[in-house]
Amino acid sequence: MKTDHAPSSVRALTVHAPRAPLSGSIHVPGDKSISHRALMFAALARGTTHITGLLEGEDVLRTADAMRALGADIIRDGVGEWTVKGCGLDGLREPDDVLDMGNSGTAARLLSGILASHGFTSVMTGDASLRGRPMKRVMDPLAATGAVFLSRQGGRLPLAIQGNGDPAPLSYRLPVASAQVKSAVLLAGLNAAGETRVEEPVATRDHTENMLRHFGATVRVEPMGAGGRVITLQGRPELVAQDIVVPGDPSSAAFVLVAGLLVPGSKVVVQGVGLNPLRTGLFTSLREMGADLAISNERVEGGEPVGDITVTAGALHGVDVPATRAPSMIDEYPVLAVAAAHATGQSRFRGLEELRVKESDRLAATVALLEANGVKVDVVGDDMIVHGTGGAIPGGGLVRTRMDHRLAMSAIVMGLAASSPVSVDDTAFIDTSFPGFVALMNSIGAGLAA
Ligand SMILES: O=C(O)C1=C[C@@H](OP(=O)(O)O)[C@@H](O)[C@H](O)C1
Ligand SMILES: C=C(OP(=O)(O)O)C(=O)O
Repeated sequence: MKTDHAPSSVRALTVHAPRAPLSGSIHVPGDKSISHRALMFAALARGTTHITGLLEGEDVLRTADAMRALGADIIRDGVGEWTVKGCGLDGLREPDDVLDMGNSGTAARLLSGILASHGFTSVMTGDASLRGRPMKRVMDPLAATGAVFLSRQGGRLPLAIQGNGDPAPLSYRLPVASAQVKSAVLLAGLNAAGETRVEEPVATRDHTENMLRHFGATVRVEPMGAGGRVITLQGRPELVAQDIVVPGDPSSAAFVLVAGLLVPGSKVVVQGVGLNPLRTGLFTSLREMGADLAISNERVEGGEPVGDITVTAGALHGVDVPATRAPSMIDEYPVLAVAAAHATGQSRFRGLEELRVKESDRLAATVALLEANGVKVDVVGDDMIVHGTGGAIPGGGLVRTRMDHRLAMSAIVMGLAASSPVSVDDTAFIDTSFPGFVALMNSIGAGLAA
């Protein structure tokens, strides 16, 4: 399945510190995790779902294409406004071509749970980044439902899946803290007779559980140990179409907020940001560094807590981020490292092993981003130690973004706060999660070359 949702040409950028503070009040695009799930659950439900605020990034457009190929009728009505006519739980059909999930781990891993639990055969692939990422973490539990997987060596895409339309319900303890693996198991459990049970030793983002309930499934969540959870899903529910309002993505807001903290004199408001407590570890960490982040207008929209965040620039100091916080800020470490580089004193981020299997090896890539720009950084085991420059990041480096949107945006934020310009080899992959990022930053005064 060839689509046009892929960065087609390289977009290099050189970032200079702006002459004036950043200021303004903006919205960031819709939450990526919730947008993928909205399309998938709407396609599995009976009836018509209207989605408002859907992220129209390339990753989510891949999910839309895949659900269409499986039989759902998905229409874009306007900016962020989408209508999905679902097929019902047993109504998906065999896709007649390879499903290309582009750059998106979430799309590939969640979809594998759906494909494994339907009685047809499908093949999934992705771009060079996604083809390098581990799929065994979903293949292993899903194989126990009776599905058969054939992958490249090491459990890499392309992946052929012979699904089982009468899957066995799983009882599975997550060996890695991954909301994607949890969600794949729960999605397969939808078609299984009986109860599917997932134990997670550390709680991960719970958008799947929330949305399952929203569509009418019975889901029980109980605490387990120190910070863990047990999730139980009753199989074969009647999923009924529901309207969905997608909040602004806190992982996207992160870049705007850190830029606002680091560019002297700045004051920026980001409106309508999702504040699900399993996503807000970055805000906790920034506050521990002394950041002035004020939350106002807190409300619940579409079942998720939302608020407006006002950031005021100011000096930061080093922080020690515990490993237990990692799942609630897993995608935010590259930009937190930029904040730590600007801070006074040393920061330590603990337990970052999962960063090695993202769109790039983000541990190595973040180290390279800092070192190329004159910041000292050490890796000790799975911990990263950043030696802060006290507001004087030298800059002047060339950053290789390795098909990784978060690195590209982190490099841009670093350039806005560095003494010499920062060059970024390719910003095109930003479109996977944050289309319009450069224009939005320019609307608050970043002065990036368009
Ligand atoms: O479930 C999700 O929507 C996501 C879970 C996280 O991945 P892992 O489950 O691999 O930690 C995160 O990094 C990704 O951006 C989105
Ligand atoms: C890791 C990420 O996404 P995914 O796993 O969906 O590719 C991310 O957006 O930072």
